[in-house]
Amino acid sequence: MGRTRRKRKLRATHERCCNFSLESHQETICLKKRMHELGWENRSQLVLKNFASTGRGVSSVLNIKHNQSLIEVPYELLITCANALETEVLNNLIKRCKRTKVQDILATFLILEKHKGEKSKWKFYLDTLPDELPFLPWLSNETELSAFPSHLMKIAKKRKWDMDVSWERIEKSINSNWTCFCCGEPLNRVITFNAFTWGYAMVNTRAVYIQPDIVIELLGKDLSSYLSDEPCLALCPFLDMFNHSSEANIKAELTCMDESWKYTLTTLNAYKKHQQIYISYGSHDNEKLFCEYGFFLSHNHLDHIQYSLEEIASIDNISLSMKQRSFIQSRCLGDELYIYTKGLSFNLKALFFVIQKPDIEWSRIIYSEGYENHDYLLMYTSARDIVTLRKLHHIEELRNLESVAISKYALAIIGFLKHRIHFIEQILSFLNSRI
Ligand SMILES: C[S@@+](CC[C@H](N)C(=O)[O-])C[C@H]1O[C@@H](n2cnc3c(N)ncnc32)[C@H](O)[C@@H]1O
Repeated sequence: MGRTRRKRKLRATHERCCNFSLESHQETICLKKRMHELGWENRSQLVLKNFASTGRGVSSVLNIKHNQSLIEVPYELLITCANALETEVLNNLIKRCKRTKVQDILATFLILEKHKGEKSKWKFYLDTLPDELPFLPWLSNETELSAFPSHLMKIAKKRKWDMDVSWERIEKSINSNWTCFCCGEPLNRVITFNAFTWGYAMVNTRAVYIQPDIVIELLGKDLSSYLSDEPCLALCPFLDMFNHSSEANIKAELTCMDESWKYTLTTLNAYKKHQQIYISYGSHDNEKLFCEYGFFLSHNHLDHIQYSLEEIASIDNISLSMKQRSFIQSRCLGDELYIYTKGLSFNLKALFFVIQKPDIEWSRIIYSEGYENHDYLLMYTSARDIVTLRKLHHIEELRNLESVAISKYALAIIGFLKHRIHFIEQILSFLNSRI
């Protein structure tokens, strides 16, 4: 290998595993320039960087204080349903495609704008979007889906089904005579299934929530005859570069400042300059993060193992009496049954107690958490049994998946399952320490 190639290879390896600035990249320069022209003031001096731990993300050249405004993006820079419906194609499309979803409209808008290339006024933003699909489990093919762990399979099939239904609705509404105004290409060759999948995944992983009443008020038009949901999603340039942390606390809102609307993020955490600044996408456990955003966190204090009442009852062939059933039902004790690294959820403790002590008056003890030591011992022992069983299931599922794994999606799921097994082992060691 020549010296130049060796140097290049070294640089590529370095870039892959180290933090480095993206400020000199053409996409970042164009994004920031256009946003400044349209009124964005980068008061917190945010910069884009590649971080070894998360990929592209945001930091600042200044220290960021607790309760400081991080970013204020003018409303005109947001891509909402309102912008999308200004385009003739989408306007015609939603009239034929009755009661579309906001996500479908934004996804189709992204495809059309991307297709326009240089002619798109959103090019500065589109160029910052990844071309590659994120690792969303529901983008796997049918063969892989059928080898998924059963719980993930159910979620993934439902999400895939949602997207397929959305695609069918859009596909059916494209008139075969419609052509693209910029190049004359038939629109059904521009809005293809692959393009829609990309747009849909972009909106899924990057859109923010905005108050729908404000969108409707600013648009001055009711969208309810076209939309089956509320216009509560928007794509927000630069703001969609922040990565998620379960430790981050953030206030996000559309606010009117000096007579103009802005989407603002205020951080309730402090950050040192050059450190990655995180936001929160919501109080999500790892399964939710993995299914909706295609990643999971190695330390997520919101992570837990979820159970259903039926699952718990079936493990020990428990048959509940009428009295137990009606108590559980009336107090909703069949919901929110989970175990995390520090213990059992309130409802799971209560459920075990009702199962293990069928003949006493439960309410007083449950609601004062007045359990005795031997009650806890029984609960933790039952918890250990169901957690061990879940671990064995996962080991079996991992073995199955490893025998069919071919795509990057399946490999991502293998990584997720391995992490899940490790997480279960942490829970087991907690339970063992209490028994
Ligand atoms: C809103 S975007 C954030 C910016 C994104 N990293 C980028 O380069 O465009 C959301 C996506 O970022 C990635 N992401 C967000 N938080 C992450 C984290 N803590 N670790 C790894 N990836 C993360 C996931 O791929 C997710 O779908």
